[in-house]
Amino acid sequence: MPSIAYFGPQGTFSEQAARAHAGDEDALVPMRTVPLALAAVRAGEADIACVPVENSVEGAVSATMDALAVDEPLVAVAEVVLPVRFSVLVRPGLAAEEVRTVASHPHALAQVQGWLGEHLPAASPTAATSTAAAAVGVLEGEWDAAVTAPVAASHYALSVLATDVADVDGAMTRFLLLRRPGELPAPTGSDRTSIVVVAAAERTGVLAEMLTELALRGINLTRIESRPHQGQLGRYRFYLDLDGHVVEQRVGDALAALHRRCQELRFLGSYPKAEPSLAGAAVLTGNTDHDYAAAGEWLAAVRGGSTP
Ligand SMILES: O=C(O)C(=O)C[C@]1(C(=O)O)C=C[C@@H](O)C=C1
Repeated sequence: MPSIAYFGPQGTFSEQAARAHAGDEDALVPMRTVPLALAAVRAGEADIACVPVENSVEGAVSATMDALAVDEPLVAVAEVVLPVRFSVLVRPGLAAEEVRTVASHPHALAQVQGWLGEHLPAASPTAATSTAAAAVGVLEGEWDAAVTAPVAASHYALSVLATDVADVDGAMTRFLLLRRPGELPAPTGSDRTSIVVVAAAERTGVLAEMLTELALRGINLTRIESRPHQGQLGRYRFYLDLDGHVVEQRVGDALAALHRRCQELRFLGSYPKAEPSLAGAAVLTGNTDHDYAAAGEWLAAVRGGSTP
């Protein structure tokens, strides 16, 4: 029975994302932090980890990015995108005017700060490890209110003070499902490839060189983020998401070129995009697998002594 370690405890958005991916037989195992969910897969204690990677309002989830760049490599095999609207849960019997502390994951607090200022102006926001951990903290008397995923209300004996809370309409969080390296998911024609690279900081134009390798092959870059490398100023890891699958010629060729140019290159997976609405730009003429095959045949012929 495959097991999915998710960023928990029960009732997080990450659990919802894991359920969206899981089959009936899969066992879901809550882990306290993102690094612990990934560590469970690295140690073989779980088959898949489900963790948040980016939110359309607050951006990258740095705990996930940092943990994916170190230790044994893991590769994404799927992504899930969830709409994000929150509920506010309080200890039963507590009125809004009595709420003095409100806890949640920092990403969640940032997405409802306008609402909190308007509806709970006397409450101080406090960071919890996750939205559901905040609900547990309210149950245990640590905080008065928690900003949670709507499903948390069915897991914890708390009162619902508000639902459908979000400062930005249409906010979404993207989650990755990661496992130990193995067989890659088959290409679907609407795939994403994720990598993390470290380039020599002292080499002028190195980032432009890397992006040129992609642009010349007609590869659409959908995301680029940087994070400090091992706590050093001036040295960064770049996280790149691109349209396409590593088995496609142009993508494989570009990754091989980046491997030549970069000090470190880690493959984080080629996996189907969550929604057709996230489909990327069309592959331009000259960059299709057919074009690569034809060019390869021509080159082989020239090297073989004929000039077709
Ligand atoms: O705490 C949770 O429920 C999570 O799954 C984490 C997380 C995040 O990291 O962005 C997921 C979705 C929301 O944007 C808020 C929190």
